Amino acid sequence: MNKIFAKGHRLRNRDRFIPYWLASIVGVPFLLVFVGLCYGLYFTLMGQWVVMGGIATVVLLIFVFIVYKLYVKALVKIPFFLHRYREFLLWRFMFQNAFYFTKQVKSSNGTRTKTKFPKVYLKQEKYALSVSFQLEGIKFQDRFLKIGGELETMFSADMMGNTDEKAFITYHYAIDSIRSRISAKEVQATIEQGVKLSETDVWDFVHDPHLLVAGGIGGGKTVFLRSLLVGLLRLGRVEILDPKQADFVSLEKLPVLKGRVTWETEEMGQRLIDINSKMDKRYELMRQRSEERGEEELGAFYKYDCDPVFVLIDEFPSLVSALEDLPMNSSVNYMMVMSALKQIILKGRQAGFYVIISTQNVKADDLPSTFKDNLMLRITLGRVSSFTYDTLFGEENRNKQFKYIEKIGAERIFGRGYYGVFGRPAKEFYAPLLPDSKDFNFYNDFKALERKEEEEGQQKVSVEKRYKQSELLALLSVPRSTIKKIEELLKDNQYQLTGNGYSKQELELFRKILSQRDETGQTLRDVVSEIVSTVV
Ligand SMILES: Nc1ncnc2c1ncn2[C@@H]1O[C@H](COP(=O)(O)OP(=O)(O)OP(=O)(O)O)[C@@H](O)[C@H]1O
Repeated sequence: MNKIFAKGHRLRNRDRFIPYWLASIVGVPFLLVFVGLCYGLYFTLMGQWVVMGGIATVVLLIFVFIVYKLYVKALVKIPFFLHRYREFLLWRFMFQNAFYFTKQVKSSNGTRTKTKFPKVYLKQEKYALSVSFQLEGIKFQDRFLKIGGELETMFSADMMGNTDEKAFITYHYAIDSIRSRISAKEVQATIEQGVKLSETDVWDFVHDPHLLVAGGIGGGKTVFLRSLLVGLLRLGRVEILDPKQADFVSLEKLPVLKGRVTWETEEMGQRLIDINSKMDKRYELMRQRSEERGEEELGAFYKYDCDPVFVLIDEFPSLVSALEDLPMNSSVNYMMVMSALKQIILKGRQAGFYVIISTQNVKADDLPSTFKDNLMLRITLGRVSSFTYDTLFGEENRNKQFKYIEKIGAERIFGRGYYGVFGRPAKEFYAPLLPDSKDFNFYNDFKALERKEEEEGQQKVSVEKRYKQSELLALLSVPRSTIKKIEELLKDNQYQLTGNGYSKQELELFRKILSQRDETGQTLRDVVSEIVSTVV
């Protein structure tokens, strides 16, 4: 059953009637009321045909107007109507582009032309739709291989790629981003899943480290960055650099951010240098913990009980120009600071150090290319220049139509833009919605949060060293068969080894057994049974 519906609705020529029957669904109740009304009028105004005709015409016009308005609203608001209407749009597109075959068929009144469409399927889900086109050498095959962009415009959707299956090509689209919008209160961050930015968009910072946000004036950058903090402050440590001394300075008073918001140029520079050294220290700590566990390879920060650290730099170009203007005798200089930031960006992923850079429009020399190539998630908000779109979303999205939408109906839209991971298709994005100020305010939300301390201040988790079998063999200088024999004897004597390597205590037990055997000349069986009876 699932297989039959896997590709979705199959396009048929009868889809041309969809608007008519959708309109009928809305219109029939009104029609019934109208008929009832005429019936009533007929009996009450018997013979006064002009009055009756006048009333009926006015009522009819009002009903037609109401039906039209309800129909248009239903197409936007009711998923059933919207889905059917998209099926009609696809039919119209195929029809107008003459993507159909015709056949003469015999009928009772001679011959008639029958229209038949190739196999085309439309599958609609809550936030995604896909359209599959038959290939198999049919005459439209070449067009179908390039049709994705046209459908993107037609469905007001964002093409997210295509898949080739046997005999079909399927285009995938993201739709209805506005419906996936969440409230700023709902932004959550976890290491496993990332930061939830909407029902469909999650910043998986562990795999796509660092974030670049570009926004036009009043586009909603500050609200977005503060919404991010709702999740980030609960998960890890956050350091904020606010060179414009604008939107984040006041947060310094909060316990969770005390001493972690800087705005003086030298202090900001020094902070980045310090963060870079803290990252190096963390690598040392991780290596030490990794060695204690006998791991062959160093894992990611979260395996060693470390919290992520997020470094938020608001209005990055302001920081750069302030650093460039520092006098010669300053304690830091542009080169030192940029090199520290570069290190954090390049090496931060494994250690759990992530940079969030915000800027207005990106200009040619705003961002060094090392930064651009390594800030994996990019988001724009509000009105930005085409150069900004090009820089952020790159070659992959060169043909995409980026739009600025100021209003939907009479409602002004805030926090709308685009979202894309480097090298992948960008899509429309709605930043978390700022809740009503009576309900929620960032300052109060952050006020109650627990402060995450640095690992130097945390109690080190002691990890017991475990020995691999090869290490055990080398330390005891015995063959594998001897160890195996001892293990069997221990088992016979109900002594349980912990497994997954050997603990220090187990190493000592093996050592004791072997030395007693060598000293007394007893068999292993006797030694093991004697020692186990004293240990247990
Ligand atoms: N996500 C949102 N939800 C609801 N309203 C928003 C949202 N984002 C922005 N706004 C509205 O737009 C106003 C301006 O937003 P914001 O201060 O975030 O813009 P900005 O991009 O930081 O501007 P600037 O660059 O000038 O500082 C906010 O005060 C708020 O009223």
